[in-house]
Amino acid sequence: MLGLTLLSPGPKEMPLSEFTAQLDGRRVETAVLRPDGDTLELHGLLVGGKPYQTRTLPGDPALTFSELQRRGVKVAYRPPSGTSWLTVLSWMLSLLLIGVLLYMLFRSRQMGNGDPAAQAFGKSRASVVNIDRVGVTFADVAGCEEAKADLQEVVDFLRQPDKYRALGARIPHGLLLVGPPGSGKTLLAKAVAGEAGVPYFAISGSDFVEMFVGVGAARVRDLFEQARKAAPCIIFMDEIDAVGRKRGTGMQGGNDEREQTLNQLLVEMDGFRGEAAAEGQDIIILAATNRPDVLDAALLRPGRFDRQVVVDAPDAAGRERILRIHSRTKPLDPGVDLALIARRTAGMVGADLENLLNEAALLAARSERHRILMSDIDEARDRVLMGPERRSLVIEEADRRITAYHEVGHALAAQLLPHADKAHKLTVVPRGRALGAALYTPEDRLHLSRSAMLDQLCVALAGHAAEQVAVGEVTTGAANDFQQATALARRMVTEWGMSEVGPLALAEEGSTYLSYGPQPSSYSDQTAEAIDRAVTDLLNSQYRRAADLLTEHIHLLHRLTDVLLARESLSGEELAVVMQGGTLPVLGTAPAKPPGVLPQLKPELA
Ligand SMILES: Nc1ncnc2c1ncn2[C@@H]1O[C@H](COP(=O)(O)OP(=O)(O)OP(=O)(O)O)[C@@H](O)[C@H]1O
Ligand SMILES: [Zn+2]
Repeated sequence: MLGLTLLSPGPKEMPLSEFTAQLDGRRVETAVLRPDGDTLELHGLLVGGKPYQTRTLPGDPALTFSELQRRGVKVAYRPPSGTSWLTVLSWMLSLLLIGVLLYMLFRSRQMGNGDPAAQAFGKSRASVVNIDRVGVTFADVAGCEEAKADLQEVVDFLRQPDKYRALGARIPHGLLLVGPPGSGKTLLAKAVAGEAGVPYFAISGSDFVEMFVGVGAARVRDLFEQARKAAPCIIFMDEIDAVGRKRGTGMQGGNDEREQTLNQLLVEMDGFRGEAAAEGQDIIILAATNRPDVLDAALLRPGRFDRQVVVDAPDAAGRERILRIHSRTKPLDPGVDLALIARRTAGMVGADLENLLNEAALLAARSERHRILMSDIDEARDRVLMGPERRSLVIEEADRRITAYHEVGHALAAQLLPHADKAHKLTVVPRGRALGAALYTPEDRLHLSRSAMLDQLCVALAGHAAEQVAVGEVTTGAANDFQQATALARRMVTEWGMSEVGPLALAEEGSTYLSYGPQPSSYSDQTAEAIDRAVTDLLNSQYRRAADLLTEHIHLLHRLTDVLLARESLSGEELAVVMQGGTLPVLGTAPAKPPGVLPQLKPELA
């Protein structure tokens, strides 16, 4: 017998539609009176022994508390059902079985054409297609001017097709947008539709690739059917490489589905050349990828995706224009210098920059300000790149000191070497996984010279060298520096002919996302050895150069490190002041600077 306590909520003659029960510390969820009328079955969960009010006692509304007691009803407890792992397992097994059965069903009908089941499947996903009259125009896209110029022609064709037809011109129906993630390929496709004022259908390659053979092909058919009805229009296919990979490569087996989908796509695209084009059904397909090198050659034939539009990561001027676009709706403080931010965000693409400004807006809101300051954007960039500050992290003084030497080593080398990008910020406030950081403002150059790259290698290795020179001990803090330096040195040797190995293109196939034409895919063992030797030589000699440079300027290394430790962070200007022997105003006594403006420190202060 279980120790059940029934606690009546009111008079004992009240109907037992509600009662409080406590059962050996278990919470009673529901109570059911067995049909035989003499056992009260309680279902419940374990809870800390608190009285618990159940809602109903189903079955007999006339049943009262005292009636229960009078009858001498026995109480049985049942643990809650449906939560035991056995139940879960049996559920999963039956689901799996259904899945396998369905799969076999579709497989047996895999030639799919006209198969009603597969077609219904294909149709049901037509909702992944968005048709809208898009509000996006070319004015919303920046930093990829050539791509915009290329696509302007498409817009023009959609606007006045007859002008082109009269001249017998064949307009490309398939264009491949090639570029790194987040560079604005989707945005450009929308802008083309927006500029031309035509509907826009979007689908991702991965939506086509399903487990069931025949479904992807059915979806392609359905998509083009819809598009034909809406023509003139734009179809945008993101991640085309998900369907368009070279046939007969990739994983073994399970490729039927992808191949059928790809074939269907080719069939649909070929349809454009014949009657469809004559009927004035103008459909332009823009497909996006960052791996054009893996695409099946059949996709790239004339009449299909025979034009590539490169949407590259933006340069500094492009980044500035993108920042302007995305700050249109954000109140910026007059002190915000978008050109400077653009220079300090090398490597970021449009999506990153949008995110950066959004983070800055959030920071401003958090400080209850109505304008975004330069410092918000600087902080946002540091956060995006390295994670939020971790001031609460307790760091031993010795660790802080060696971190400071490391960062000062980078910055000092950068300052001393003629072709290196200068540091604009040094910090020993830990962020994300880093204990400190040195941030550089890169010059925008179209070509990097060999001397500039050697200086860059030297700066990258100077952090580790500074630890060695100043402390005589090294830490694990340089792992990332080594990775970057090694990657750069390797490219110098294998891509840019900047070593004794010679003027050869030795990069591995597909090492860059923009690779046209065949690439040398293999070389001899001797060449491999020569490459390794050349890379090692470059790194070793630049490491020695960094160590020599820092030894020569050891007094500066110590001095800057002391200042950095005292102030936690240093700007590029402050760094220059200290390097020229000047002193910085004591913290807290500096004249209040206008918000958002970098400290006005003049080098001639000394
Ligand atoms: N060149 C740009 N100009 C203005 N905004 C941009 C640009 N590139 C990206 N953005 C912003 O970033 C967002 C995401 O970019 P988008 O989806 O177009 O990139 P994508 O190249 O298609 O990326 P993915 O390859 O990951 O699909 C855009 O909605 C836009 O707000
Ligand atoms: Zn470093």
